Amino acid sequence: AHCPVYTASKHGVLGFTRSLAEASRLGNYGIRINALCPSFVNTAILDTINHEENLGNFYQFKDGVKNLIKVFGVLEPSVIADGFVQLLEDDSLNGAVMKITTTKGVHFENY
Ligand SMILES: NC(=O)c1ccc[n+]([C@@H]2O[C@H](COP(=O)([O-])OP(=O)(O)OC[C@H]3O[C@@H](n4cnc5c(N)ncnc54)[C@H](O)[C@@H]3O)[C@@H](O)[C@H]2O)c1
Ligand SMILES: CCCCC[C@H](O)/C=C/C=C\C/C=C\C/C=C\CCCC(=O)O
Repeated sequence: AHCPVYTASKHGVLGFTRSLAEASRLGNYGIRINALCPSFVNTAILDTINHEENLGNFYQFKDGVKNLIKVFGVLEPSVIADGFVQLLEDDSLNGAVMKITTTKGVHFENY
């Protein structure tokens, strides 16, 4: 919430996804467009939190992020892969926003 450009970019991706999905449906593009939004995942990107050169001004918030990771936990990449396969296999999904968290697992945000 305290990183406005990051937050705006995430909202932008969802708006882009949903609008493009509708354009694809109306224009018979023959492709589906969905978004997959995980919470923290066990990949190399999490280590960037320890490097001031990666975070710049946001380095001051690193302890807050570490606390969020401690509270909410970290997902294994295989869980994200399973969600991705579900998006691939379910032909009814277009413009969907799949969220994956440690507390709720795979679920969808409905607008
Ligand atoms: N890991 C998480 O906790 C998490 C959570 C939510 C969303 N995400 C998002 O998932 C995506 C993948 O992240 P990840 O966790 O797999 O990170 P990662 O650091 O493991 O992988 C990122 C990959 O992107 C590549 N890359 C970086 N810049 C590039 C460029 N300009 N052109 C081509 N490739 C480039 C890197 O070489 C690396 O292989 C990112 O957009 C990240 O923001 C990650
Ligand atoms: C320095 C770490 C870089 C990772 C950036 C990447 O976009 C990761 C984002 C991961 C989660 C989003 C951040 C905060 C959300 C906080 C908690 C998630 C709630 C999970 C739940 O409800 O169980």
